[in-house]
Amino acid sequence: MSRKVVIVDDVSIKFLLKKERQFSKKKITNLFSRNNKSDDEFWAVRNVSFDVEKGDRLGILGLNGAGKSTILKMIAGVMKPTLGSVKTKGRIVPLIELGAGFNSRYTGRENIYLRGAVLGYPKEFIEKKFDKIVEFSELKKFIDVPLEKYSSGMKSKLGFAISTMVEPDILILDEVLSVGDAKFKKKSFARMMELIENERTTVLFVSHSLGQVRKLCNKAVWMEKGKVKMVGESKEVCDAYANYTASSGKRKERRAKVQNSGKIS
Ligand SMILES: Nc1ncnc2c1ncn2[C@@H]1O[C@H](COP(=O)(O)OP(=O)(O)OP(=O)(O)O)[C@@H](O)[C@H]1O
Repeated sequence: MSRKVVIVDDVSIKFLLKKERQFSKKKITNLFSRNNKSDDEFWAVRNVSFDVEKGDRLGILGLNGAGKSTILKMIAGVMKPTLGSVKTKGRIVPLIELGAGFNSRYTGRENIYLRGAVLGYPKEFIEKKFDKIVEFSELKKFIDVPLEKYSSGMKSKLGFAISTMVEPDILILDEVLSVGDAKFKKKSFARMMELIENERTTVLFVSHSLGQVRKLCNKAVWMEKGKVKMVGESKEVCDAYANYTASSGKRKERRAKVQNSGKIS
């Protein structure tokens, strides 16, 4: 695998979109037929390939529903591709869904150990990191309170603190730099820069903020409707994506003007 720590090779994933069953005569006939295909198949990601090298910071860009989070989930091993393969090297720490990997009945303290164990870190390692995690999360006062009493912002802070303080080989972040208050956002960004500068951590990062991708990432993938539209140097991909979103914004504006010009005010 050389310096490559993530290889996404011709990956596709299919979901079945469950539909509400209405017991019409046709549906009942379908239920009894052998070829009952009343659920629609939906390919959320199709034939996606890219590599990530050690120390890379890869930004994943794209409009809503483009398949960005699904790709991250397949790399994190949370979802299995229907076709193709994902290979990874090193310990992966995913921070994908708010509260994922936490048990809401346990306290903040217990959840730090729980999450550490789930990620495969020994108890002694988490003990060493514990104070730093609590300090970064700004949750000292609440650390022995069950998580069900935490706000969503508090849970995000704890999740971010754990994920970035354990110094993962591969850190996977989905939109997490947009959580918390302004002060915490600034601190999170600085922590990301620290991780990036030591080049031991490879970062895969989904964001709707082109500014963040430009600052943090050296490579980028632009996804569109489940496929890779462009992959390469972050600057080039960000420029192309910015042009695309600006021109599609202008097209929408023009369409709205044409539609409105026919309206009676
Ligand atoms: N478990 C699932 N079952 C069915 N469809 C799914 C499932 N997970 C994702 N999808 C669909 O797959 C597509 C891609 O979703 P995904 O969350 O990866 O997009 P995204 O690019 O991360 O979007 P956003 O920017 O809005 O978060 C969407 O159309 C979504 O509805």
